Amino acid sequence: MAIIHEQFFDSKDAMTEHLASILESTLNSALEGDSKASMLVSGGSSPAPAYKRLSSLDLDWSKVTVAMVDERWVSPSHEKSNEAFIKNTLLQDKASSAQFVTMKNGASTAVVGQEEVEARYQTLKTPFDVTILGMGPDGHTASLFPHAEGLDAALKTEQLVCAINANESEVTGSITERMSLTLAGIANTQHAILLISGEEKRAMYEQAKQQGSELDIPLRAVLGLPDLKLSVFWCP
Ligand SMILES: O=C(O)[C@H](O)[C@@H](O)[C@H](O)[C@H](O)COP(=O)(O)O
Repeated sequence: MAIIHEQFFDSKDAMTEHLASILESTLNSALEGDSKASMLVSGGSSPAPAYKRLSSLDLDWSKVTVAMVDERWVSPSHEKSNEAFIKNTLLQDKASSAQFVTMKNGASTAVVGQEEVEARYQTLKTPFDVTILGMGPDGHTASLFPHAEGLDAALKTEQLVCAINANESEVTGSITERMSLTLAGIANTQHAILLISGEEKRAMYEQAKQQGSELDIPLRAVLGLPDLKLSVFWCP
């Protein structure tokens, strides 16, 4: 089992405040002890305000590498691109000098592009200093979607990234082709932070803590990672 520390906040603002301060202290101490820091980031509405706050933080961003937890296989100019989202939120102001390692490349499909993305990710400082995860009401985290094509491989491989083709649903929308950190990639972090908002996702999180299939609820696989230091932050 992961070493889970749950914190429930009264509001999104309170969660943002706490997240921003944890990320600030994590990056500062990583840069004190080492010459570089690595932070793996997800898209989604939950972390966006903390990313914005972090962007004005006075630290040596040139020594920080920001990399994606997952990506839709769309052009970086697409409105649903997580890369664009991170550029527009986190990588502004002072944080614009951070190194940015993205997942989308020029390959025609995520499956074709996977090897090159894996090679990029192998150059990152590991274990990552911090990995920010979101989750969906279907129990997905990163792009590990229930019963997706590629999910089984993503849960078993030792590689850091894997191509995923999700089953289309209200949660995925029409863009089902993704690149994602694998379970091993998520495990390879000093500290993972899972952000959950709303009652529906809270109920799914509670369900994920019960025994059952990881293919039905991929978040279960993350909660089951031995010794993963996982903070779970929830707000209404
Ligand atoms: O890739 C996707 O389909 C979504 O971006 C998704 O993974 C999102 O990150 C989570 O559902 C958390 O979303 P919130 O941060 O908005 O709760």
